[in-house]
Amino acid sequence: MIPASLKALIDATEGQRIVSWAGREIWVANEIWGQLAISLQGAQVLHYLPAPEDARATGEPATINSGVDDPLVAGGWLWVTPTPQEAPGAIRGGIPLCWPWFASENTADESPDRSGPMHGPARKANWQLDAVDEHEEGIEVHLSLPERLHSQLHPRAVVQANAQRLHVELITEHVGDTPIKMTAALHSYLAVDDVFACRVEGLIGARYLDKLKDFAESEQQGELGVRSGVDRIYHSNAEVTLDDGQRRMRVARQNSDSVVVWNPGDNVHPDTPPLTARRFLCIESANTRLDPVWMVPGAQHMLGTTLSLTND
Ligand SMILES: O=P(O)(O)OC[C@H]1O[C@@H](O)[C@H](O)[C@@H](O)[C@@H]1O
Repeated sequence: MIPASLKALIDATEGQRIVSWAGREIWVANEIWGQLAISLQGAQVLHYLPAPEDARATGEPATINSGVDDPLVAGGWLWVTPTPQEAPGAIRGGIPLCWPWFASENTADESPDRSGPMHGPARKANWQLDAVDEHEEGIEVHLSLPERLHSQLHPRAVVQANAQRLHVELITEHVGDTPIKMTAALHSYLAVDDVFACRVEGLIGARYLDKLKDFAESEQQGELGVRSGVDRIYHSNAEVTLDDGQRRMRVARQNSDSVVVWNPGDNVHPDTPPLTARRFLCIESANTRLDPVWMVPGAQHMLGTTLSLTND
């Protein structure tokens, strides 16, 4: 579910190209296996639609009138706001990379007072496209940061897509000489029919911190039914399944013992038309205060997520 203006650019692409959208450079692919779009600002996947299109996306994509000039079109597994902030603000939607810290858990921040930006600086930075490896069934895209955002940690991203799944890796290398405590997240905005009819399966018995209750700790009883705004960090490495009544999406995570489930409910941000906020649920593969990563000199850490559909 992405803005009609972005979808039109992708649909008009044969093969791959870089387009300009919302003041950013977006790498897009429209191939036999499906569609993929990645903003070079943030190395942020904005769109993934495998071919053949899933049942909901057959025929003309449905249009959701969000009350703004640029409506959202259904089809695709990710949600992107139709009213993004101007660059260098971050684009809300797709899969932002939160690095080298999640939220304000900025233990890796090098400023004396650890006052760095929410979710770290990587999502606003301009990344570069290093390589695109094509094969018959799909594609693998490599991106890195030309500028240094941290004196000792260096990130790169790998995005793999084919007709069955989307896989994103955020790889951090420690190139310095002192240990650093890092957190991070792949902040996936998953497109849903109605967030308040969603069920997230796989978390029964997991402990979680409820950010809406001042980080109070609880245990998940039964499957999680989202019926209002939610902002929780679950301490779990389990694969979860998002059921929005229309499709079931499996969210697998690699090297992540924290899964963040977030939707703002009525507390929407200025860059999100209120009605459109009901069309996403964030399920984030993360390393948070519950499972920070101690990076030692020479170490490499890969945080990953894999999205696929399931009938189970
Ligand atoms: O508005 P931002 O900076 O993109 O953050 C969005 C949300 O991101 C989630 O990961 C956090 O758990 C929320 O607390 C936060 O509100």
